[in-house]
Amino acid sequence: MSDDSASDASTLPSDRTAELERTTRRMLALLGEDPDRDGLLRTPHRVAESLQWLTRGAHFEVADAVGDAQFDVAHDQMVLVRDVEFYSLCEHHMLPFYGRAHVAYVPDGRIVGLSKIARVVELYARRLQVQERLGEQVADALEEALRPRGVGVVLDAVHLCMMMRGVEKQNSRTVTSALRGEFRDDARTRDEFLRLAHGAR
Ligand SMILES: Nc1nc2c(ncn2[C@@H]2O[C@H](COP(=O)(O)OP(=O)(O)OP(=O)(O)O)[C@@H](O)[C@H]2O)c(=O)[nH]1
Ligand SMILES: [Zn+2]
Repeated sequence: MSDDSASDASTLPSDRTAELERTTRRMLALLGEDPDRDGLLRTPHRVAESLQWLTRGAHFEVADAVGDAQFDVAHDQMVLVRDVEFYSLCEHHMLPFYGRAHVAYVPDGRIVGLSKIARVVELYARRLQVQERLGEQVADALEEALRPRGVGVVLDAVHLCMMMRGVEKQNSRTVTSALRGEFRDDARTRDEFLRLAHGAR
């Protein structure tokens, strides 16, 4: 995903925008609003563009996020990128969940450009998701791209569907982890990672 494509909704498939606008207009009416009142006139268009932008990750592949930024380097210690903020949409209510990702791997002869780790998080966050799957997909993507000795992903997030509706709990955080290779099988690697990740906030 290049800088341009990551920030420019116009590069995404636009054939559904008009239909999304019509659907949003209908939704406004069903909610008892007048879609023709001044403040709502452009809302269907804004919502259509916004939703497409927020789910644009589904149109890209891991290769788009990582590109050629893989390098042969004989480093065999843990690389950890902490506090990668992410915003996603829960697939049950289409409400935001957001927080931080802590992503680590132990290379096996190949490292990746650091920003690409954040781009992989972005790729999988920008779609309808559940937190558990987001972590698993980030771990799988790095494992496939780098064939490292192991990968660890911890996500720490809040879910608006639990805060502003439903059970209405304002202070609960959800922490999930996805561990591969050494991070799953080697207690020392796992402990070091989880200690660093959980101490990050
Ligand atoms: N495991 C998991 N659950 C999630 C995630 N995001 C939202 N949920 C949950 O999905 C569940 C959907 O439950 P349902 O009973 O079908 O829906 P609901 O009646 O709106 O549930 P309430 O939120 O309890 O009012 C809720 O418990 C949400 O908290 C997520 O990322 N992971
Ligand atoms: Zn939800």
